[in-house]
Amino acid sequence: MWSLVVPLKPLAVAKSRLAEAAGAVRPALALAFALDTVAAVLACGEVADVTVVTDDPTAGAEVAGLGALVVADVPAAGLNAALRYGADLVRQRRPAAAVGALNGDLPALRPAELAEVLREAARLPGRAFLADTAGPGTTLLTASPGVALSPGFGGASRARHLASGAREITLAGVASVRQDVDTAADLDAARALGLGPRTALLFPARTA
Ligand SMILES: Nc1nc2c(ncn2[C@@H]2O[C@H](COP(=O)(O)OP(=O)(O)OP(=O)(O)O)[C@@H](O)[C@H]2O)c(=O)[nH]1
Ligand SMILES: C=C(OP(=O)(O)O)C(=O)O
Repeated sequence: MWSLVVPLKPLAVAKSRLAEAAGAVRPALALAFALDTVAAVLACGEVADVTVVTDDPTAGAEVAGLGALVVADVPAAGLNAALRYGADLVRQRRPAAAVGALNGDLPALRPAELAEVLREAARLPGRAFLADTAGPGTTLLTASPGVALSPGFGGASRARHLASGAREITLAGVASVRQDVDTAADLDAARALGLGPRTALLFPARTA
């Protein structure tokens, strides 16, 4: 069983690349992405618990309501520091935990696909990762019990994770775990896969 860490920027500054497409809805959209992601993770049979690292009070309260553990971010230290901190807290609580870091912007995430990816990660010793749909990025990084997570997220993180010795998960048929949403085109792609209920409420399917 996995302990996953989901990082979440304050909603007011999250998803800046969607500013033009989303307008005033952007913070609500960032929250909906996070809630759909966390709800799908909590519904995954391979997951024991979810720790959300965030300084956002609204997002923190909402993900806690879903059943996530919530911890405050490391001040002004960025994404990888947040993930290291979250993973350290998991290991303090569950020293033999298998730990993973999952992006909080996967609004089409399906629990069964995440389960498939985590089962594959469990077969790979050490660290493993899943590349994003676009290719250069990463949506999930895992570490076996006793292995440090050593996250290298941001920008061209697929190459960084490979260079650091992590094994790439090459499973087909897990598009919902790869589909992070940074741009309006990503949102269209996520909609085609099937959005989670909270994101779908904000962006109902186009009928024309
Ligand atoms: N806790 C925490 N989470 C972060 C931080 N930076 C990014 N994240 C989260 O990391 C995940 C991937 O980040 P990005 O895809 O770059 O998301 P973003 O920073 O909101 O998007 P842009 O503003 O468009 O770069 C998302 O779940 C973000 O909320 C950080 O400094 N702290
Ligand atoms: C943080 C990452 O995502 P993004 O490209 O969405 O910023 C990453 O892929 O490492």
